[in-house]
This record gives sequence, structure tokens and C-alpha cells, in this order.
Amino acid sequence: MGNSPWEVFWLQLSAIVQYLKAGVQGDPHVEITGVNYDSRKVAPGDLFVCMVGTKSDGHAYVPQALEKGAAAILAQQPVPDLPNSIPQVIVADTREALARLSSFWYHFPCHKLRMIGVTGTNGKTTTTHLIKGLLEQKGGLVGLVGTIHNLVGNEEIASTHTTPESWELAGLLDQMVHMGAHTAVMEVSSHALKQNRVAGCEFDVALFTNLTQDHLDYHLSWEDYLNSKLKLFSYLHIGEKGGAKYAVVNGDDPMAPHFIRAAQVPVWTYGIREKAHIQAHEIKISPRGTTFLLKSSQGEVPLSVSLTGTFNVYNVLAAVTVALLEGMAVPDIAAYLTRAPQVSGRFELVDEGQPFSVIVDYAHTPDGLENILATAKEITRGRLITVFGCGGDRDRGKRPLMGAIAGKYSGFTIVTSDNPRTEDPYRIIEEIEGGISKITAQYQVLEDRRKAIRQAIKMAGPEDTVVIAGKGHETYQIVQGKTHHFDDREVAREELHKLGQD
Ligand SMILES: CC(=O)N[C@H]1[C@@H](OP(=O)(O)OP(=O)(O)OC[C@H]2O[C@@H](n3ccc(=O)[nH]c3=O)[C@H](O)[C@@H]2O)O[C@H](CO)[C@@H](O)[C@@H]1O[C@H](C)C(=O)N[C@@H](C)C(=O)N[C@H](CCC(=O)O)C(=O)O
Ligand SMILES: Nc1ncnc2c1ncn2[C@@H]1O[C@H](COP(=O)(O)OP(=O)(O)OP(=O)(O)O)[C@@H](O)[C@H]1O
Ligand SMILES: N[C@H](CCC[C@H](N)C(=O)O)C(=O)O
Ligand SMILES: [Mg+2]
Repeated sequence: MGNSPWEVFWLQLSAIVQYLKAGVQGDPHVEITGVNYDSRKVAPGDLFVCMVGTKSDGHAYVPQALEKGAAAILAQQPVPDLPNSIPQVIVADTREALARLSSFWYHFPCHKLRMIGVTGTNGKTTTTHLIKGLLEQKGGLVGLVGTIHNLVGNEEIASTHTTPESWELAGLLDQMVHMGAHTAVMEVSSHALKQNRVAGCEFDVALFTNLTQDHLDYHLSWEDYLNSKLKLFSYLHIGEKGGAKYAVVNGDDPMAPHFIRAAQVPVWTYGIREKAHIQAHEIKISPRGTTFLLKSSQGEVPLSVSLTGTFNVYNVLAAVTVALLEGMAVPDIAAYLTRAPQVSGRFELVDEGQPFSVIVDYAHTPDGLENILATAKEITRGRLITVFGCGGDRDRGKRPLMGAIAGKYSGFTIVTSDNPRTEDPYRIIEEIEGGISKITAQYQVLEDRRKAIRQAIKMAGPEDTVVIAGKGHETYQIVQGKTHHFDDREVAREELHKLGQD
């Protein structure tokens, strides 16, 4: 954290107070040289923002922040016994205030970029990558914010969250502006929407992919999860930007009417089953890609993409809808899609010349797993062998559901660990077994993920498919709070090489 890399920057606290229209206790004529919401990372001259969290309350860390040299405090409850030299700004919601302040600090980068926000349970990463690739065909740079990485021009900036905290987000958007990007396409998670991480961003386009069960550990109810996602749409019309604003909605999703109702801007729909502005017909799926007829107001054209599965047709339709509305012509869209690169860890084939297929995929929700396994089964002549686990410290309700889905589609399943984090791996596995054991006895437990992958590869015969689900692009396994290097693709490759050696 800190200032923009492009200039040494500071603000007088009074300017921040004025912008936020907030109350202040103490003398606001102090220089603020940075902003931080984590006492452990505060630098001298920072404004320390007290955020109320799920684990602790940032107001309690003011003494640590002051020890590190914080020059002022932004709080939502007055902090008692502050030294006279430390002013405090009081707002109703510090997360929202931080988001607005971040945008102000970086001179409103979201006003200088066309902002495209993509939300939904599954498909955000895939859709945003497709949108970036498509829009760059028009010329110029498109920035990207998301799960795998953030891209500022062609520079890759590691991502810690799918949607970063507002301070880091404004910094990224600022860098995109300085690199000359004209558009930013970003994944907007439900956590980010609920926590107001994007409250300082004015979006031009909001896109909804789908909504199925996830994150109930955090949202506690389906309504809260849905309402968080809806925020991207209900705030879309508000702001000072010129230019066309619109919403794009998957018309086949049962939740579509909520998103259509929430948007107070023109809405465009896409889909396969229901009537929609942009549609796909005659879908043909093969292990290395999909073809279909794209129907839009410009007529029908055949499309060929390297992404496999009906679920990916939805992602392609979503991206195509945005590309069309951003002014691209159908032939240019079609030409790009035939050569669009695969998204890392999404239906990624590991091919070391073995006589069976190995697919690494990021499916970590019941719907994601069902989609990937249904697709894999459709293109497999032999047996489908699935390796998967469920994340620790995450929605427990997903575990038996994913167990049952794996049991339903797979000839054999190996239940293993996927980032147990602080939980007991065997407790997570037991919860998965609660679902799979009701469907089939064709499974085994191998907690060690490498052993599970090895076993699946050893079992596979010609024309079988091994699906290794849940981690996709991830290069780590978090066990007992510690992060170890682990990459499903790397391990699968190593285990394939060992075949026949023992
Ligand atoms: C559940 C969740 O979303 N947590 C996020 C939230 O943390 P929190 O509110 O629980 O924070 P907390 O630990 O209670 O601490 C409260 C405050 O005290 C501060 N603090 C804490 C300790 C200390 O010593 N000093 C100090 O100042 C913290 O910095 C924080 O400001 O706010 C933090 C600051 O923005 C985030 O880093 C943190 O993300 C955690 C690490 C996380 O794992 N989040 C995941 C679940 C997440 O956000 N995922 C979504 C994508 C999900 C998906 O779509 O699949 C994402 O957008 O990445
Ligand atoms: N449109 C879709 N509908 C259902 N499942 C999908 C869809 N697109 C992708 N998936 C499945 O979900 C997995 C994750 O896809 P992707 O990374 O694009 O989603 P995401 O929304 O970005 O996920 P996250 O919330 O973790 O960021 C894929 O590996 C695939 O198994
Ligand atoms: N964004 C998702 C990713 C889950 C990926 C899976 N590998 C896990 O760790 O649970 C989450 O944080 O819930
Ligand atoms: Mg993602």
C-alpha cells in the first residue's frame, strides 16, 4: 500500500473531510501521505481506517496504528483517549468511506476508464478474459481485475482476492489509466459488493452470469447472497459519467428477472433456452472445443471456440454480447474466438501422450462441478474418474452436494483435500462422504492430494477421462493455515511420467 507509483502524493486531512462530508474531531490540518486499513502495515503519515470485520474490529488496533506512525484515524465509532495531535474523522460506514476516498485519492480513475463489472457464482474469470481479448481487437489496452491475476497492460500483478479492497483497486485502476488503457473489465465478487469494495467505482456495464449455491458461510442466506450481487445492477445508473450504460443478463438463469428488474438502464439478454437478444443454437461439443450458431440482430453466424462445454457457451455469449454493444462487428468477434487462448486452469488438458484424457478444472461449487462432469462424461467413451475435495473455512453446505454430484456422474471418485485451511481435512472429507455414499460405493478417500492424483492416473485406462477439480490455476495448498506449493497440472504431469516406471 502507499502512494501512486506515478507521483509523490499527499492530501491535507481537511480535503478528505470535505470530500467525504464527514465530521472531524481534532485539527484537520495534518498531512496525510497514505491510507491503510491494516495496523500491521501502517506507514508514518498514513490515515488509519478502522473497519469492522468478521474476525475482529479495526477500532481495536488504533494503538498499534499510532505506534507505527498513523497521522489520523477514520472511524465509524469515536475512538476514546486519542492523543491531542491525532485527529479522527467519523463516518457512518468506514468501508464505504474508504472506497470513496480511494477513488478521490487517485483522481477518479474509474471516470477515465470504461468500467465493465462481471458478477455471478461461476464463469466470471472465463467471461472477463474473453471480454478483454475481444475488446483489445478494436485496438488499445484493456485492464483486467480478477481471480487469476490482475493485468495492467501486459504487466501481471498478483491478485490476493477476486475483487481487491477498494484502496488496492483504485491503485490498480490508476495504473491502468497511466498505461493508457481505455477499459477495465473486472470480476465483482459478492464479498466485494457486500463489503463496499467497489462503492467508489462507477460502472458502465454490469454483467450477470448465473447464481447457484456458494459462500453461505459468509452470506448466511440465499437472499443476502442474491442481494449482494444485485447491488452491482441497482447502482449502475447512478453517477456522473457520460456514455452508454447497460446491463447484460443470462436470460436462462432462474434469477434473471431479479437482475433485469434491478437495472435502471437498458438490459440485454443472452441464452440458449429462453428467448434472448443473443442466442446460441446447434451446439456441438468436442474435447478440444465447441461450435454453435450465434444468432443476433446481425443474423446467424457459425462460431468455433476452443472452450469446451455448454456452460462455456454461456460465457462466450456473455462476452459476445458485450463486444457487440461495445461496437465490434460479428466477423471480427468470430475471428478472435477461433483463436482465443484457453483460460488457465479452466478445462485445461494435461497431455503427456497418455491414452486417456486428464483435465484440470477450477470447479469448486456444486453447479460448477455438475457442469464440468456432465461435459466430461459427454465426451468420454470410457470411464470418468474424478478427483476433488472442498475448501476449508468455506460454505459447508456445498460438501455433501458436491459429493453427490461426483457420485452421480463419475465411474469412480477419489475424495481428497482442497485447501483445508484451518479445518481438519478428515472432517471436510466426512461431510463430502455424507453426500457421495448415498449415491454410490464407487469411491475412495485419499486425503493426500498427490496420492489421489497418482491413484486416478494409475487407474485410468484407454479412453477414460480423469477430472481433477477444484484448484484449477492455483499453485498452492493451504493446510493448517500454512501455504505449500501445489499445482494440480504439475503433479498430474509428474505422475503421468512415472506411469510404467514402477
Ligand atoms: C470474509 C472476508 O471477505 N474477509 C475479508 C475482510 O476481512 P474481515 O472484515 O473479516 O477482517 P478482520 O480480519 O475481521 O479484520 C477487521 C479489520 O481489522 C484490521 N486488522 C486486523 C488485525 C490486525 O492486527 N490489525 C488490523 O488492523 C483488518 O485489516 C481489517 O481492516 O476484509 C479484508 C480487507 O479487505 C479482506 O482481506 C478479507 O478477505 C479474506 C482474506 C478472504 O479470504 N476473503 C475471501 C473469502 C474473499 O473475499 N473472496 C472473494 C471471492 C469469492 C468468490 O467469488 O469465489 C474475493 O473477492 O476474493
Ligand atoms: N457459466 C458457467 N456456469 C457454470 N459453471 C461454470 C461456468 N463457467 C465456468 N464454470 C465452472 O466454474 C469453474 C470456475 O469458472 P470461473 O473461474 O470462470 O468462475 P468464477 O466465477 O470466476 O469463479 P470464482 O468465484 O472462484 O472467481 C470452471 O472451472 C468451471 O468448472
Ligand atoms: N474464490 C473461492 C475459490 C475456492 C477455490 C477452492 N480451491 C478453495 O480453496 O475452496 C473461495 O475462496 O471460496
Ligand atoms: Mg473468478
